[in-house]
Amino acid sequence: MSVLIETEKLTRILPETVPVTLVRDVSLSIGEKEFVAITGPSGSGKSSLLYLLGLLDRPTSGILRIAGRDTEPMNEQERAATRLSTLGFVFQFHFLLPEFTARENVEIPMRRLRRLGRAEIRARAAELLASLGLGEHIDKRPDQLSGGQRQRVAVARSLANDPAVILADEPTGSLDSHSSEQVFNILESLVRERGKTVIAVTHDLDMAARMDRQIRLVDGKIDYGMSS
Ligand SMILES: Nc1ncnc2c1ncn2[C@@H]1O[C@H](COP(=O)(O)OP(=O)(O)OP(=O)(O)O)[C@@H](O)[C@H]1O
Repeated sequence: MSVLIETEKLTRILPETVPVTLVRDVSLSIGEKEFVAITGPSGSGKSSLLYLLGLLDRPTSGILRIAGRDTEPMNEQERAATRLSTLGFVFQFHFLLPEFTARENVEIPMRRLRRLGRAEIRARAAELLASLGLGEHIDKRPDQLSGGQRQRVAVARSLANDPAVILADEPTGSLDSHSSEQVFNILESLVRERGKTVIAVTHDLDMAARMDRQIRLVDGKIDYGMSS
C-alpha cells in the first residue's frame, strides 16, 4: 500500500505570550484507500491537525509529506497547487457560494486547475452531482437545497479535481441523522468504490468505529492506547 500522508513529530504551537500547543509530536502514516477517523475530546487539536495535513496551516516543527513529497520547502504557490490537485476538503458547514448553482460550485475547482476544457468541466460537474444523487438539482442554488443536499454538493466539489485524499472536518456535524447517514455512506463509498483516502474528524464515536481506524488525540498528542 502506498503512503499518501506521513508526519514525523508534527507540532504546531501558537506563539502567544503564553504559547498555545495545538498539535504536538504527531507521527502518523496514512495510506491509499484508507478510511480514517480523527477523534478526541473537544479542544484536543483535531481540526488543527486536519488543517496542517491540508496545508491550510504550517507546522512549527516536524515533517509532513504528501504523496511522498516533503511539504516544508514548498512556497505558497506550490502549497496551493497541491491543495487544488491532491486534496479535497469537506467542512462542517458547506461553504458553497450562495450566488452560484450546484453545478457552478462544483466547476470552480476545475476552472482554477485548468486541466480540462469548458465543456468537459460542465459535463464532469453534472456527472459528479448525478453520481451523488443530485441529478435533479444541478441548476439549483444552495438556498434551494436541503442541508444534506448541500453537503453532498460540497462532497461533489471536493472530488472535482479527482484528489487522492479527502479531508473532512465534522462532515456530518450539522446534519440530521438521516442526512448524516447518507453523507457517511457516500464518504465510505469514496474509499471503497473510488479508491480515495478519506480522513474525517468526528465527535461521533459510532461513526468512527465504522471506519478502518481511529487516530485519537488528547491535548494535541496521539493517544496510542486508544488509536488503531
Ligand atoms: N487561534 C487560536 N488561538 C488560541 N487558541 C486556539 C486557536 N485555535 C485553536 N485554539 C485552541 O487549541 C485547541 C485545539 O483546537 P482544535 O479546534 O484543533 O480542537 P478540536 O479537537 O478540533 O476541537 P472541537 O472538537 O471542539 O472542534 C483548543 O483548545 C482551542 O481552543
